Amino acid sequence: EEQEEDVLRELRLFLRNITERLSLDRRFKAFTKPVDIEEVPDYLMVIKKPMDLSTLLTNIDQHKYVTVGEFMADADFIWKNALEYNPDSDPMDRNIRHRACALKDTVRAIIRDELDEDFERVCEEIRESR
Ligand SMILES: CC(=O)c1csc(NC(=O)C2C[NH2+]C2)n1
Repeated sequence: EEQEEDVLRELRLFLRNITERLSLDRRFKAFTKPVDIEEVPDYLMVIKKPMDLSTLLTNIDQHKYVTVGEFMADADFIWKNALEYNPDSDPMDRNIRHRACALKDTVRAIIRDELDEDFERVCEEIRESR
């Protein structure tokens, strides 16, 4: 009903705000757009579910997420994929793994600091009712 749509509208505003703040952080530049398969042809052989910050924004606008937990599951693919695709000890790999870990910690810190648990519980009730 209307109250539920008000909750989901507020969820989308919260998720867009987080995603836009991450996209502005220079540490996360490598995560802002899908990996260019022409530049990195073997990427899709290694990574089964590519994800990036611009795709998160598109998903938000397409009403894909009804809870913060669903959003976090997709956001986690961004850093998990980077750790998987960049396992070596060479400086490039280590640098992107460092940024991937910073992304993971930053998402969790924002949500711990800014998400009201009661709001997420209301979102989960809406999800279960659908
Ligand atoms: C987004 C992401 O994880 C990514 C983009 S390029 C890259 N890795 C490299 O270009 C090479 C350094 N060792 C492979 N990883």
